[in-house]
Amino acid sequence: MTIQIRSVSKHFGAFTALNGVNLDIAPGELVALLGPSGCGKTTLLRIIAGLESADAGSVLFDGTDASDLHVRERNVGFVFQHYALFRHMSVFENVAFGLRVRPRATRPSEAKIREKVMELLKLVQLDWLADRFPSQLSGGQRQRIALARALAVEPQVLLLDEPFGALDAKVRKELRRWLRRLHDELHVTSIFVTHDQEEALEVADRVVLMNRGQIEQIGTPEQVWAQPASPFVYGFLGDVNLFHGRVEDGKAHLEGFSLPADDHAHVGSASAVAYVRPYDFDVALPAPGVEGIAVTLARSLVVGPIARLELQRQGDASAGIIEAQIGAEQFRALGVGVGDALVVQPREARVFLGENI
Ligand SMILES: Nc1ncnc2c1ncn2[C@@H]1O[C@H](COP(=O)(O)OP(=O)(O)OP(=O)(O)O)[C@@H](O)[C@H]1O
Repeated sequence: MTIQIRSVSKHFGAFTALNGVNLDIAPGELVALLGPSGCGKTTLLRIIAGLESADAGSVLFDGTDASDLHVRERNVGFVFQHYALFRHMSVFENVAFGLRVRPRATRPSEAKIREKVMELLKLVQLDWLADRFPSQLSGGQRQRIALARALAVEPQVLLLDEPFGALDAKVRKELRRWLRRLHDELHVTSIFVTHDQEEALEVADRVVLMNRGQIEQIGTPEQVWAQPASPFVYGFLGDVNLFHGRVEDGKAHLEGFSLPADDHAHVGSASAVAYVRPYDFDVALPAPGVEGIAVTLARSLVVGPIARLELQRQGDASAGIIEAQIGAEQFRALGVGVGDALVVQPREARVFLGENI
């Protein structure tokens, strides 16, 4: 099933929740809608599902406008953050529900229902829990049952809204790997909403970054990570340090350092910002010939093989902290403690011109 979203807009009173969203999803793709709280992810998912209608634009399923199709006619399966299992029904009955409520003409026989439910429970690796009730399951198990229930009606599209949002970090991690494997087996066109960048990058074929009701970038996890299209995307995908300055004749002059700005080689003069990831700094002891930003070590935290450093610029107590990350071995070799002087030099920076800021 292909899904095409064409110029979809949605307002709640004077508030614009979605503003001209366009998105094409290929059959069998697993796409993540990623963005901060309130950016419109859930609203877009609900419009695709038919739970909400758009003010303008359309949603096409396999090329046919689905805007007027009722949610029941869209053949979509849902999994939401908060477990929506029926508490008074066993796991088996929860999964069987969608099949049992079908009109008599299309309802499978009892034997067929049993076969299908057990097959799905095996797929989510919980067939041994068929007779339990939802209250007797862990949070992760409940979400897997919710997924089995959504799949029971053989949806053409699977929509997941923060499916693992309520679970602890370790279970989340296990479940997202599991979801990826399951998707590789079933190939149901799937869209899942998350505000967790790690989750999106790890699970999805493509990531759609949303901000204030608009799409900022669409790309594979590698693309959005390596070539963020805007300062928003750069900042949203991981920790960054921000430096202000100017681009002059293809070179960026920032607070305390300069570097080539190859993307803006044609620019004569413009204000700019540069983003530097914590692991893209060289950190050294001050010495003649060592170039970079003079800083003082404000705090260090060594976790396994990595040392995270908080660095205060010298001579400017009001300037923000620079966060750098180097190998723990290298940090120990520097032999510095809090209050000692260091020099940091960005190896790599992403420069955006003023009009994008
Ligand atoms: N029924 C509604 N009435 C009024 N405003 C709404 C309604 N539904 C959503 N909104 C607003 O629209 C914006 C987008 O909401 P949406 O739920 O799509 O965001 P989201 O990106 O999914 O956020 P979150 O990650 O917090 O769930 C929010 O500012 C929200 O307050």
